[in-house]
Amino acid sequence: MRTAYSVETVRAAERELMARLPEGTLMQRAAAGLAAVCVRLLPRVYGSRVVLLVGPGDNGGDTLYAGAKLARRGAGVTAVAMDPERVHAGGLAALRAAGGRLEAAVPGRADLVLDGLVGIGGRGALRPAAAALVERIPAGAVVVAVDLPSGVDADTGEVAGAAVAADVTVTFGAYKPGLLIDPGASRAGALHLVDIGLGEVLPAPEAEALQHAGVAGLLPEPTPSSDKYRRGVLGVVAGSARYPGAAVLAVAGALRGGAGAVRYVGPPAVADAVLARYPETLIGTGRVQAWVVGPGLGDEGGPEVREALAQPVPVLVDADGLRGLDPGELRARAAPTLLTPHAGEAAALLGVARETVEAGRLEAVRGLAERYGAVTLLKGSTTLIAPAGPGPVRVNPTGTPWLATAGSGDVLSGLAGSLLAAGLPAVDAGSVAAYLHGLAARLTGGPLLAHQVAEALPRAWREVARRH
Ligand SMILES: NC(=O)C1=CN([C@@H]2O[C@H](COP(=O)(O)OP(=O)(O)OC[C@H]3O[C@@H](n4cnc5c(N)ncnc54)[C@H](OP(=O)(O)O)[C@@H]3O)[C@@H](O)[C@H]2O)[C@@H](O)CC1
Ligand SMILES: Nc1ncnc2c1ncn2[C@@H]1O[C@H](COP(=O)(O)OP(=O)(O)O)[C@@H](O)[C@H]1O
Ligand SMILES: [K+]
Repeated sequence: MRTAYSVETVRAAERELMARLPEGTLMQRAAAGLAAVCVRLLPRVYGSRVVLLVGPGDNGGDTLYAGAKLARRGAGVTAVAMDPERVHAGGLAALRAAGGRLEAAVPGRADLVLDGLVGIGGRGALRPAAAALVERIPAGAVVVAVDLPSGVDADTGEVAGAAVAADVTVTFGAYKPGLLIDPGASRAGALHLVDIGLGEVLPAPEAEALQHAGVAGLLPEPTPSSDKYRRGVLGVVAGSARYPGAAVLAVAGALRGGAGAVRYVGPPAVADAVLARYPETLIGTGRVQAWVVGPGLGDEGGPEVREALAQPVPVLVDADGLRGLDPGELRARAAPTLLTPHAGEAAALLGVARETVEAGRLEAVRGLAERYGAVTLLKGSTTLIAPAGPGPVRVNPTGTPWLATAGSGDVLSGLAGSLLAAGLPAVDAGSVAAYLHGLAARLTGGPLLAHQVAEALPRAWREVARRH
C-alpha cells in the first residue's frame, strides 16, 4: 500500500523528529536522496548542465544542497532564484563552495532542471515571479520536482494556475495526497520517496493507493468448499429499452468479476439481450448477496432501486440510480451502500458545477461520502474511493484515459458489485474493482471498447494474483 499524508501531518512528524536530531539533519537527508536520484537520471554527471530553480523556503534549501553535491561531482550547476533577496543561505554557500553559481536568468539549455520553487509551504496559485521561471524551463531537459511539483497543492492535487510538469518527483518522508490525485498526479511523473526517518512518527495516512500485493490479498479466490452461493450472487438492476447495452456490460463485469451467479432484473427485451450474450445469467428476482442498481435505467427502474435499497444487503448505486437519492434513506441503511458517480453525477448530487468536482476531487468525494453516509467511488482521472466515515481515501493508481469510453463505467459497476456479493467491505470492493478495471484496460490497450475491458478482467486478476 502506498500511503500519503497531509502537509499538517508531515509537518507535525517533522517537528517531532527534528526535536531529537541535530539541526539540519532532515534537510541533509532530503538533499542526499534527491542528489542520488539525479545522479541516476543523468547519463553522466561530470560535464552535465544542471539548473536549479530556487524558491525562498526550505524547498529551495534542499535543492541548493543537492545541487552542491552534483557540482562536486563535476556537473555545471546554475541556480536561479525566485527572489534573489531570499535564498537559503546555507544552501547557497554550499553550492558556491562546490563551484556552482547563482545567476539572474534561466540558461537556455540544460540536461536536468530541479524545481525547488515551493514545496509543502506553497499556498494557492504560483506567484508571477515563480510562474515566470517555470515558463523558462528549457525544452528537452529532464525535470525533477523537489518534494512536489511547484504549483500543485500538496493536500488535494489541485492546480490553481501555472505548475511544473515534472518527469520525476522526489518527495521526502511521505507521499503527499496531491502526488497521487489528478490534476496534480499527472504533473508529478514518476515518484521517488526518500526516507528521511519520518516513518516511525507518522500516524494513519490521509490517502492510500493499493498496489498489486494489497489487491492480491483481497481477491476472493474460490476454495475447495466454494459453491456458487457462497461465492456470492449479485443482482443487477440495469438497462432499459433506450440503453439495453448497459445491462449487458454490467452483467459482463459482474460475471468476469467472479460472482458465483448473476441475476438480472429488468425489461424482458433487455433480459433477452443479456441472455443472448451471457447465457449464464439468471433472470428475475431472487435471493442475492448484493445489488447493483442504476446503469442505463434512464427514467425506468425507480421502484426497483428503492426495493434494492430497502434490503439488508450491500447495494451499489450507479448512473441513473443516483438521481434523486435521499441522504436520509441512505444513512438509515444498516448494510453498506457504494455510490459510483462520475464527475457530472457527483456535481449534481452536491449541487455544484462539474468543473468544481474535477478541480477538487478529494473534497468532492469526501463531501459525498459524508452527506450520504455511503462509501463513494468518484470515477475519472484518478478514481477516488472515500469511506463512509473517517479513514483514508483510496486512490486508484491503475487507470488510463482510454477508459473514457461509453459503457466502461457499467463494467466497473458489475465488477464492484460482484466483489460486494463475495463479501468484500465496500471500500475494498470499490478500490479492488477500480484497480482491476484500470489494469484490464491497460492490458487491452487503446482505443478500447467497454466489453473488451470486461473480457480482459480475468487476465488482470491473474496478473495480480500470480505475482503474490
Ligand atoms: N520541515 C522539514 O523538516 C523538512 C522540510 N523539507 C523541505 O522543506 C520544504 C518546506 O519548506 P518551507 O516550509 O520553507 O516551505 P517551501 O515549500 O519552501 O515554500 C515556502 C516559501 O514559498 C513561498 N510561497 C508560498 N506559496 C507560494 C506561491 N504560491 N508562489 C510562490 N511562492 C510561494 C513562501 O513565501 P512567503 O509566503 O514567505 O512570502 C515561502 O517563502 C518541504 O517541501 C521540503 O522540500 C525537507 O528538507 C525535509 C525536512
Ligand atoms: N480521463 C480518465 N482517466 C482515467 N479513467 C477515466 C477517465 N475518464 C473516465 N475514466 C474511467 O472510465 C469509466 C467511465 O465511466 P462512466 O463515466 O460511468 O461511463 P459510462 O456511463 O459510459 O459507463 C470510469 O471507470 C472512469 O474512472
Ligand atoms: K518543488
